[in-house]
Amino acid sequence: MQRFGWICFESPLAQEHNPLFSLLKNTTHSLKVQKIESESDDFQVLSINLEWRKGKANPFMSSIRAKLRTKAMSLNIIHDKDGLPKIILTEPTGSSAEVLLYGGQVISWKNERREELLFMSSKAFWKPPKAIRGGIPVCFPQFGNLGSLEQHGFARNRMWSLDNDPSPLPPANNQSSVDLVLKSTEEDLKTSPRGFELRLRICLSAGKLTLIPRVRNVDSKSFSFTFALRNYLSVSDISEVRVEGLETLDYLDNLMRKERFTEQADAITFDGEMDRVYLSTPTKIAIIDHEKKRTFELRKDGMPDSVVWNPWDKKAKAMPDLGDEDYKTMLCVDSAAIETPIILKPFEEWKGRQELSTVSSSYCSGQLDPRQFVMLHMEIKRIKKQTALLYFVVFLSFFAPSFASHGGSGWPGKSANIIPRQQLSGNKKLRLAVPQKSGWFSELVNINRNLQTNATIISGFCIDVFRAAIEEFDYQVDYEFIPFVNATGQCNGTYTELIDQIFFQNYDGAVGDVTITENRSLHVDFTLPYTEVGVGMISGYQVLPFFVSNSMWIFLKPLTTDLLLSSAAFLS
Ligand SMILES: O=P(O)(O)OC[C@H]1O[C@H](O)[C@H](O)[C@@H](O)[C@@H]1O
Repeated sequence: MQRFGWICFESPLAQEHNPLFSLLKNTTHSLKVQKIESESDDFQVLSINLEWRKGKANPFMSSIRAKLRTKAMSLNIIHDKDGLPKIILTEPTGSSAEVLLYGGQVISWKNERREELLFMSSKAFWKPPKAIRGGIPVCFPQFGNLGSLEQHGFARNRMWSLDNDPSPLPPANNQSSVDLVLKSTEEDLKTSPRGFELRLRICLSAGKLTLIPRVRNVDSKSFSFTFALRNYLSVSDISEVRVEGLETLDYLDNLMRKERFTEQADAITFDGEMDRVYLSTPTKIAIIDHEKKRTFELRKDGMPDSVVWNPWDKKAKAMPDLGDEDYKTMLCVDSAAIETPIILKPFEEWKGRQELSTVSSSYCSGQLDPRQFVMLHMEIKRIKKQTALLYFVVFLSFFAPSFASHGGSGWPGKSANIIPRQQLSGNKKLRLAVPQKSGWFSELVNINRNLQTNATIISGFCIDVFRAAIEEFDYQVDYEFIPFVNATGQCNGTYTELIDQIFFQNYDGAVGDVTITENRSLHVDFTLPYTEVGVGMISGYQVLPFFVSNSMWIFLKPLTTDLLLSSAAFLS
């Protein structure tokens, strides 16, 4: 059992009423444990020889009994049913993680409600030297087949040890973190001819699992490696999952001979096998599980790439350690350093970091996820300005069907640039981009191609509102709707790119459910959201048709008692 602790003296020598105490206070001392007298889960009682020194005077020797108190519960290494040693990490809110010495692999991470957050294959092999399919395997010193070593390197099928000297990290001295180490063997020096030390700190805290990998070159020659923490995330149904943060990035497609492409989708969704190495990814990626109403947030540092992998049905069937249906409930989103291998000079060290946490699904990349909310509307004629502003901002950042047009900056309704009459009338025909929806909220904008007549029909709530608004003008406005689609009929980029196209004057405006964000409104003007002046509110998603609630009072739920009372006061 590993012990960490500090010493509280039982010897009367160390007590303040002892005349020797003041004498000893400013001494230095060295200490040698003679024997462990007794031991319990929380304490060890030790016989200690102490040598006290003060200046140049002769040392003062003392033999005392000391009680060593473990600062927190000790790390427990237990053997699981397959005989593999594992460490269980726990923390006060009740979440837990299990870490195998084999592979240095996290194999379980449960939240405070004891729900498993990591995927583990129903047919995983639990026998070395096979890798274990699930949890968080460490791919080192090679990712995939990018080298002469076995697939994903050997770290995931080696027995690691507890690292008792994790310097320069402060010692992990509680039961919610563990330091592991894997050192190169003689054998490794033959196949991958460099000496290394791979360390991994795994820390569990409320709602968060942090992994800090470090690699030290202990050789006299440079050492180069690729690396990945492969996160097998547990998801409800892969078809309901969306990954945000990788849009517009370049990726190497492992299913297309590692060819380089640029991501076109607004967010990554899954309807078939995927095996991509996204390059130079942001430090934060969101994996949104709509069905479970859970969002994983992956934050990383020192690992610029991210692999997104799901084998889908055919490959799953061909994999002996993956259940035929398992692909539906897993998704790998890795923190990785692949495109540019890490090169360490002799005795240099590399350090990475990844934090996995879960947040409520209402959150995605800083905006609310429209699929999880129903927007309600309540008219309040007079309300404190501040409160109104607060709700207004919530409303805007949620979802604001809008017309965007170029030429100004500022929040809706505050634009200094009112589109001049001559710009809207005259000879100019406004070119208005209409985004292609990928299945959601097609009630708002819908681009339909009639295959027989080849005509494109553009319809939906936003279009109707736009037409109605234009009819209100007392002069003629010519316009045409232009679908913002690519050659394959899909949306020709993200909504931000659509806004950019307006800014670059490739369109005169856009009509659609473009979310108003601060960033976008720096480039274009937005209309006010299509509501009467009032307060927009959000409430948890109901299993009811869009915009319909089963309770007329549900709109009261997001309001605090205070706000309700003050609203009532202002309304009366
Ligand atoms: O089966 P494993 O060795 O764990 O690898 C799982 C997958 O990892 C990577 O994403 C590779 O590109 C795939 O080709 C491989 O199938």
